[in-house]
Amino acid sequence: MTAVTEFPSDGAAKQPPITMLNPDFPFSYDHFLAHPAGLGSVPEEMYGTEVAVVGGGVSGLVAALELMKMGLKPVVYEADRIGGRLRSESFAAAKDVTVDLGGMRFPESSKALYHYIDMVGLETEAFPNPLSEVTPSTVVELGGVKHYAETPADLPEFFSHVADAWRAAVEDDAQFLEMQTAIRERDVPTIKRIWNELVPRMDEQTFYGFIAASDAFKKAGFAAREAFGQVGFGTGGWDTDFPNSILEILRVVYTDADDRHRRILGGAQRLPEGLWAYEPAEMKHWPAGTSLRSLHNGAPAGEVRRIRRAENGDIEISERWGRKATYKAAITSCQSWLLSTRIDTEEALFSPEMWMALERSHYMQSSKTFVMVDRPFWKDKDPKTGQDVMSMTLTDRLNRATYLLDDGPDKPGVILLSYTWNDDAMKWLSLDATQRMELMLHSLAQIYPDVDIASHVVGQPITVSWESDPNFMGAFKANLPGHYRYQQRLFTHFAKDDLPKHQRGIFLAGDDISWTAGWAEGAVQTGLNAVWGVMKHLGGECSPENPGPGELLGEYGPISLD
Ligand SMILES: Cc1cc2nc3c(=O)[nH]c(=O)nc-3n(C[C@H](O)[C@H](O)[C@H](O)COP(=O)(O)OP(=O)(O)OC[C@H]3O[C@@H](n4cnc5c(N)ncnc54)[C@H](O)[C@@H]3O)c2cc1C
Repeated sequence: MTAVTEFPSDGAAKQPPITMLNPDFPFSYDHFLAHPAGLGSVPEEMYGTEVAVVGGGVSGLVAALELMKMGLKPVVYEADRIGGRLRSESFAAAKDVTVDLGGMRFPESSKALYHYIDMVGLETEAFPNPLSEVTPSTVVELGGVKHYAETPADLPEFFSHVADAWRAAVEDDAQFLEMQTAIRERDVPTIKRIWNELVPRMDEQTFYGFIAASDAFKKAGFAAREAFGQVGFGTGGWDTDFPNSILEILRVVYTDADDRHRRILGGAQRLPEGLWAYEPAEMKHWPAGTSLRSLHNGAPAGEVRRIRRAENGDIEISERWGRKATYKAAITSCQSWLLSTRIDTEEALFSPEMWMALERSHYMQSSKTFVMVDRPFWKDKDPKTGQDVMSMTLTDRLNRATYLLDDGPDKPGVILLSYTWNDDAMKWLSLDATQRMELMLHSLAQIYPDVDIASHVVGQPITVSWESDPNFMGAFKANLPGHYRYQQRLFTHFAKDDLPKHQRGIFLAGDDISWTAGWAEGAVQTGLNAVWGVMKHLGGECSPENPGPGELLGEYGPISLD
């Protein structure tokens, strides 16, 4: 370990930190990872056994790395590039200026994720979210009215009423403070008591329905609900999530997933690349200096097109260009939809209930458009007002959110002109990068009429719409009302020991399977679950001093509504 991410004090320093101790399964993945007994072991005769890992994103790579440390031989298949949704791009004119097209800001509560960020020695710094301490200024522009704020107190009182209404809604109807205290204290019985009572009551409720039904927002009126949708909390507006299950939102706010974010210097893709190249100091079977990269001679196996049960009972994986191989166990970490849409997966490998869960998955769409600018000009002061000439911006115009990113006054800056979700993202889908940029600059010109943003732009814009990429088909999963049962089946599949023989040996992992899809922490956690599943399948076990996720799932895992 070369560095340990130092988190600044949050004023609650005397209390234990909030972690992503998810209420559905409050298993301390960070403690599990830090325990000197390790994650478990397989019998020596299994050393060198190949295990297929479909997908070279963070989940697949965490799984592959931990399997390698146990002495197994992971074979990573990747359709595109190492990194998956932790994808960074450079501007052609300045290769060291990078942007993050997928995950870009990582909550401090993501303790298992930071275990790996620290392990590969990456540096991080606070991310400039709206109104955060490191954000020089924020502009909220709604209905054509612009408000400039350097701290939340600079906004009109109306906005603090909106924030109070949200705090009251989650406190009155979802025991927010008691749950956060229980998460800080890792008080599993309290977490489960609160959550197990909420799940059946809230599973069929939308986020919007929750807000509209709350006394606090009823009193505050429609204008407050509307402004809450536009301005939201933490990262900004959340109204594109209004149709999603309120359980999804509660998980995010209980675990501070939308708060206190950090970015990885040099780009988020450095994490999966770091895992790929990492040479663990302690490993079973493999000589010092072995890494995933060296085990693969520098490149992963290719795109998977078919998964079936081989005649000898193993799992057979066929690549796009024809190569076939069989494995005693396989992990799939790609978006689970791809198992039916892009990969010819033998139906008998999963039960009909599992297929229903896989296929009912609901994905968020998401689009981002970045430009590089000559310098962080937004920090110039307007001589008339003394304010920053441009600010991190939340607006009800098409752009929705504009973020300003810089690496110091003497380097080019980056503007994330627009970061959108769902309907807002779909509005950009058919436009190319230049058309998007022109429309976005037009919107910003209405908000900042005296600033010639375009004159600072250097080179070409970089844009992404995750829903149009065939290896993803969406940004990430977000459960709709009534989807809890599906999610519970997907998450717990790794530990099922009563599956019929023809459904064994294949393990799901990745963001989709997690309770906090859209946060890389969940991708890491489910990767670790799959490692546990493979280890048990191959006759291995955890040390009794460090029981794994599968051992504790029965005790305090997600309740079943089936
Ligand atoms: C727009 C966006 C914003 C996000 N913001 C944040 C954030 O701010 N903070 C945060 O913590 N998280 C964020 N996330 C979520 C985070 O990026 C994911 O949780 C994480 O990267 C998912 O990792 P994964 O390994 O589960 O899946 P992936 O990264 O999707 O990896 C799966 C891999 O499988 C590959 N694959 C697909 N099909 C095949 C095939 N047939 N054969 C072989 N390989 C295949 C894909 O190419 C991909 O590399 C964001 C995601 C998106 C899209």
